[in-house]
Amino acid sequence: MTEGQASAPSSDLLAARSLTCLRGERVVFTALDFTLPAGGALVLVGPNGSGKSSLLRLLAGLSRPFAGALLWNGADIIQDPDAHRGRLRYAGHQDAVKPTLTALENLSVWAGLDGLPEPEDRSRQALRRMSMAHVADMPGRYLSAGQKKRVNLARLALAPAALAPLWLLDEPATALDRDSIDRLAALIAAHRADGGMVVLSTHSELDVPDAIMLDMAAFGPAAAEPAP
Ligand SMILES: Nc1ncnc2c1ncn2[C@@H]1O[C@H](COP(=O)(O)OP(=O)(O)OP(=O)(O)O)[C@@H](O)[C@H]1O
Repeated sequence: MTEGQASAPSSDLLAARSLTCLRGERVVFTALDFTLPAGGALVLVGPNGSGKSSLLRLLAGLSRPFAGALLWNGADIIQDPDAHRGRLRYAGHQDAVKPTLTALENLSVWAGLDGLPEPEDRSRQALRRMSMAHVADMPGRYLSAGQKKRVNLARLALAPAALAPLWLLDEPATALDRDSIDRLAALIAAHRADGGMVVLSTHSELDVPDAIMLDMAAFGPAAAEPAP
């Protein structure tokens, strides 16, 4: 367990039950089920368009399932959207780095918005964990694509797992070099060791030990059709 951090309650459990996702009136996936315990990792794989981002958006509460339910400790997440938003951290494709603020200021603002104590200190520490201390004072607009991605990922390290146990990461390894991918893997491992959970999509090499693999193609409409 990371120093100074309490473990998340061991009862934390995320589950999908008979989930159907519709986008543009077309079924993306249907009859999707999974269960993810505290400390667990779920890796979404599958071809382009199979619904990895769509599932992450449902999990983040950014859209609603057409049918079925997403449960946190047995309760539907739509019953208390604020509580659900508070417990998760979502890193999507959009880059959230403000161009006029330095890397450190970006993180400090996020830490402040999350109500975390000592936002600057914890931001410096988070930057160090993603090997970004050397660009702490650089404005966001001068950061490379990979550096911006690393600042976004450093945000995950701001809050302890007990406060924000659920990480939702949409292709987090994209644009990262080998060292950054290893650091991300270490960040995820430390979060899980503290009782946190992670759901991520990936097309690339990211080592997530003991992850549950979910092949989205198995839940697409084509999966229900008989082979020609
Ligand atoms: N805003 C939208 N309106 C309508 N359809 C959409 C919208 N966004 C995505 N889709 C469709 O939903 C399906 C699933 O898309 P999604 O982005 O979830 O797939 P993905 O598995 O994440 O793909 P990729 O591997 O390319 O990132 C696709 O067929 C896509 O065209």
